[in-house]
Amino acid sequence: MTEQTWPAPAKLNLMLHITGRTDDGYHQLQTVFQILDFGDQLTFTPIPQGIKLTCNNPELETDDNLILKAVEQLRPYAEKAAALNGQASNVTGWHIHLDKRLPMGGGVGGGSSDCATTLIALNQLWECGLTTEQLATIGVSLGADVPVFIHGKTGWAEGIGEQISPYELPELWYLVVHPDCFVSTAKIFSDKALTRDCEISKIRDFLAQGGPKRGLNVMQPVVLEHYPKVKEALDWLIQFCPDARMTGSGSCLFAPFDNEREARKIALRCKWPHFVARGINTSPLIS
Ligand SMILES: C[C@@](CO)(OP(=O)(O)O)[C@H](O)COP(=O)(O)OP(=O)(O)OC[C@H]1O[C@@H](n2ccc(N)nc2=O)[C@H](O)[C@@H]1O
Ligand SMILES: Nc1ncnc2c1ncn2[C@@H]1O[C@H](COP(=O)(O)OP(=O)(O)O)[C@@H](O)[C@H]1O
Repeated sequence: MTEQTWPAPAKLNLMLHITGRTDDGYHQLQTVFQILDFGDQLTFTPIPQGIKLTCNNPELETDDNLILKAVEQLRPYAEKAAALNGQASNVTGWHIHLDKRLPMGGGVGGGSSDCATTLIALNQLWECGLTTEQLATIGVSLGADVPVFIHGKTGWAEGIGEQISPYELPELWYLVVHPDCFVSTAKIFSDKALTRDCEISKIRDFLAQGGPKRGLNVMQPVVLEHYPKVKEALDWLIQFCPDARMTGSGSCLFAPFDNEREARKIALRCKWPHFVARGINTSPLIS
């Protein structure tokens, strides 16, 4: 086996409503996930045994990295597959290098996407034979956002974000701005001021209200209240695109454009870290 590089794309939440809570305190969401053609990259290189994780950001070389959590979840299936193939429990070792390109704590799902890519890649490399549904079930135990990256489709999501109905949206261009601050997802979900009683809606309501160009994110007012840096960046972006808004629990903001040229023109004037990406209906991970 030789070295292989796998993509871990970003996502945006084009809208995000909270309709209630589950018994274990998680929030029931209705959201539109938009997969982007930009993200992290994971390179898998065979080594005699074990797993070694390196990253261009050494802070991420820890046992808490979702990549290593994904490895641990898959290992029992790999050992079983190796035993069935007559290799005792001697599974191939892999050096995984994470090329971190996505902002962290930005609401673009980088950690979840790295986790999903690891599950899909090692399921193949270790010949575990798990189905997409089985991988998504393992994924949701590691993070509510992991399943959308396993399924790899833009679409409507409910439940805690794990029940996904693919839906083909116009593949617009997005300027994504990172106001250089980390927002804790758990902190925003636990804020008293968060609206948790949105009316149940359908994707047709989202489409009727302007589709990818418009959408309400109920987490946005809470984040703007606590993080002035996010508000400052949103105020700037709104001058060029009145429908600019926040993704997930922030801190990233995005503005949709019909073409790349428009998005890049505004990007040239942006003083915060940012990237321009195209919305795509199918993740490069599964296509
Ligand atoms: C808000 C969203 C929108 O896509 O994205 P991000 O801003 O994180 O990218 C997600 O729901 C985040 O998913 P993810 O980041 O995987 O969350 P988890 O690790 O499972 O949970 C982090 C924290 O958020 C809370 N949480 C998460 C999802 C959910 N539906 N309800 C919750 O209450 C959990 O209680 C936990 O304290
Ligand atoms: N592979 C990873 N990439 C990024 N963050 C990770 C990863 N594994 C674990 N984390 C942890 O997850 C948190 C943020 O996750 P991230 O996916 O960047 O945020 P968000 O879900 O807001 O986009 C950070 O606290 C970070 O330490």
